[in-house]
Amino acid sequence: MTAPSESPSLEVTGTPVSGGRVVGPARVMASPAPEPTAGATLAPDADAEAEAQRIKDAAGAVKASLTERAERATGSARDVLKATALMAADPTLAKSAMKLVRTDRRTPERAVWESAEAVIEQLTALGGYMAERTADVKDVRARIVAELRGEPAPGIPVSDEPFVLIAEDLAPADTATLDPGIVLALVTSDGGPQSHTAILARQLGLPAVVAARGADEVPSGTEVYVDGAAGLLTTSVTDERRAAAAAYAERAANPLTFDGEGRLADGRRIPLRANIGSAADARAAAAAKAEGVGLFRTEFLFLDRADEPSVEEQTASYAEAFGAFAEVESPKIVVRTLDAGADKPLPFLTEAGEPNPALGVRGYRTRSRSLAVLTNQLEAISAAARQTGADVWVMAPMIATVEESEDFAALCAEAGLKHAGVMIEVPSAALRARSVLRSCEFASIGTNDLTQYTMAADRMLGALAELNDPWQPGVLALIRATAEGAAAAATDTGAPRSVGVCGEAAADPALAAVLVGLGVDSLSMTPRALPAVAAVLASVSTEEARTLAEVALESDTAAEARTAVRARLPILDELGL
Ligand SMILES: C=C(OP(=O)(O)O)C(=O)O
Ligand SMILES: [Mg+2]
Repeated sequence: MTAPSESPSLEVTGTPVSGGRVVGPARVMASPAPEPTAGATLAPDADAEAEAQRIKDAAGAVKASLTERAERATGSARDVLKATALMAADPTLAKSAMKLVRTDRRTPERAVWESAEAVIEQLTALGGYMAERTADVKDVRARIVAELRGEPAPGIPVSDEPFVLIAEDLAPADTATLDPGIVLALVTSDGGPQSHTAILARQLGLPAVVAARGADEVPSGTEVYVDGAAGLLTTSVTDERRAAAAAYAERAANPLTFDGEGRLADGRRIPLRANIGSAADARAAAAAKAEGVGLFRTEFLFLDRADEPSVEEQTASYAEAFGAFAEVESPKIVVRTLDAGADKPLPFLTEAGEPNPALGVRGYRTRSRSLAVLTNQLEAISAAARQTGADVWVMAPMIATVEESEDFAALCAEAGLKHAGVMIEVPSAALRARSVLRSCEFASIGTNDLTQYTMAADRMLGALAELNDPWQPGVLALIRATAEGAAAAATDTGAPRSVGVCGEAAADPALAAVLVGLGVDSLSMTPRALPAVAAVLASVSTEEARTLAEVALESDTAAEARTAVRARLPILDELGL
């Protein structure tokens, strides 16, 4: 994990989330204010009223600074900053904190902390959208506490010079205001592959590493080298590393393009599709020449509402997305039925308070709570397919058993849907793919969840980021088992059984080649990843991809697998990936 002892240079590795190599000065973001000591009270001679007033002043100062930043910002950054400023100005938080100072003689810092904690608990109990707001409350709390202590406000350093941003993790207000023209790369000591930082970095195409413990020990101003794909941050900036960064900068200035057809060096076609969550995403995917959609996440329409959307509303929404590929005749679209629960709670379908939501009534299991929600959705998907003429394939999330697969295939047939499939996200389904794929005709491997369940490591937890890595040989073995099961099912049934990957793994160009070598026949990803994945696949033959898969499977660790495979793909260096 850390540092060569003879050398004064500092070297830290973490979990790679977005490729690219850069050299630049490090700027370390101030960590959020630590929790003030529990029970801290005012000195006996302190004036409680004056101390209470300091809270009001601090909240006012935070509001003013956020409002001023909002005025300088544009687009969604402006909206996020304004919303955070409004939260800072909300009198409820300040009032309850001031009351604690007056009545219990709490220190102002502690009083703000406790009052915010109460709000956070209430929001968490409400679940869903409200629970997501807790990050904003924590952000405002940290700002007010820093103001009370006379410390710099937590947040992205202000600079005119480009820099490598090092932070513990980023709050929503930070991610929204991050200027990709100034920030060269992101490295966080905390945060997992699903953290704000990771998601934002992938969207912006910024090199990024998360869970790089010790990164925040790099002194601000030090020149550092970051290799996003290798998960490396180092103060040892050699000539070779400068050259690698220059090659990356050149490629970034002349971005790769995707011509709309994924294939291997021997000409074998590997369709490259897009992951979408809305009609707007579908339009962006079509513009990026994606070969249709490999994962349409349908939760979006169901979030933040008390009841399920009507069949008519769903039909209109799906039809709009299916229609986005206007230039393609009968585009292939793989729709996933509702994947509620765990990170996507829905009040009408999932229950709050499960002790282990990731292992709870989520994904396909909500069928037992309400069959109608599922059959209504299938009816709407079927109607939208008829309206648009799209080649719609439907798959169920979190399938764990053969019975679930049979049940889903029957429900799809009843709804007039021709192609039913399963997501392989649970190890039991990977191991039993041959039987699971008797009734359903295709599989799409959700590597985000398959990794979480194979490694028994919560995908949201930064502390487990090393386990939560799809390069883990155990995960790769289950992907191979799925492909082998699908091939056997094809022989058993005399009908094709395709296996795609639609988790984040498909967007890693080196891993994409391994997946193909393991027997996967299509990939689906964020459209931004299409050009790099296509370029790397075009550099390997089927045989070479198989060898890469063997190399990865024979490795003992995820890091070893990644390094060994990358060393056999010279194109990664040539393209600065
Ligand atoms: C694609 C997947 O589904 P989601 O990320 O929506 O759970 C996955 O688990 O890999
Ligand atoms: Mg999943």
